[in-house]
Amino acid sequence: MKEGAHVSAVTGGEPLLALEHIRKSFPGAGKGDAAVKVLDGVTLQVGSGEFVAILGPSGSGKTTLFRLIGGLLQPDSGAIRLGGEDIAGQRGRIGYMPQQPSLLPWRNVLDNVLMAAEIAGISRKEAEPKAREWLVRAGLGGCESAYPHELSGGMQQRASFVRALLGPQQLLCLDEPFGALDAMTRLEMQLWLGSLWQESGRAVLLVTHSIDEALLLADRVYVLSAKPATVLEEVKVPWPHPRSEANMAEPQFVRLRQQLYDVLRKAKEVPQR
Ligand SMILES: Nc1ncnc2c1ncn2[C@@H]1O[C@H](COP(=O)(O)OP(=O)(O)OP(=O)(O)O)[C@@H](O)[C@H]1O
Repeated sequence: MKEGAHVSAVTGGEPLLALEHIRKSFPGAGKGDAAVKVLDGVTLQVGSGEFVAILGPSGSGKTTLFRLIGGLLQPDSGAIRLGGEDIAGQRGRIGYMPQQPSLLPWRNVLDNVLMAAEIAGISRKEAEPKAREWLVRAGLGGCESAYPHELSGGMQQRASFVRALLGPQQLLCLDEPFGALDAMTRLEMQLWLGSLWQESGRAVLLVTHSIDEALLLADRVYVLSAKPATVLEEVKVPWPHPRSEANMAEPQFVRLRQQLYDVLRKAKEVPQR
């Protein structure tokens, strides 16, 4: 498969997640206003253990897509399958990490990360050793008893990712998880996420505004058009994992960055219907 070329989705076997021709509109704001068409036939896949990124202009419907995958919204038409099963409208089938860490301020770090297991009905006895082990891997060993306000933004996001990892879901949806961090912390966190994802064996679907973030982390990148969104481009990222800052200096990286930038610039030019 040619790097940077259009690719035809996941190769080999059934994808873990398959979105097929998803359409979604919202009612207009005022009485008599036309419906707002947000997604216009979005088709994409995520394979088991794969890291996939979605890039798109602001307001193109990326968060709406996650709300559909997470069962908070129903599509107007199209199918959402997880492991071949129709999951439209079903909650709790995916792990989710929002832009803000959303840790509960009255729970310490350990109790916060144990929440996903708690919700999934996994006993504390079973979940706690794994939680402690992942906190150490996340560089949060020694912080188990700390409360969220005692941690930096980056540390809170790490705890939030560990919480998502401790749930039983095979697919983790990350909605611009590093958008609120400064550039240095962000790069550190991206490299950290890349290595932890590899160890976890989970599939990740990441929404981001950053081309570099998508190229540094993902196996494949989808680019959405402006609303009503369709998939404009699907690009395979050629480097093996783990990746590093050095990848960003490679001519291939620079070429792919330009390619995605050009598609995104065109994406913004799509007239709004
Ligand atoms: N419940 C709703 N009712 C009406 N319109 C909505 C609703 N939810 C989202 N929208 C509209 O759908 C469009 C897409 O919103 P969404 O938040 O999914 O985009 P996004 O790509 O995640 O944006 P950003 O990149 O800025 O976070 C926006 O125009 C938004 O106003």
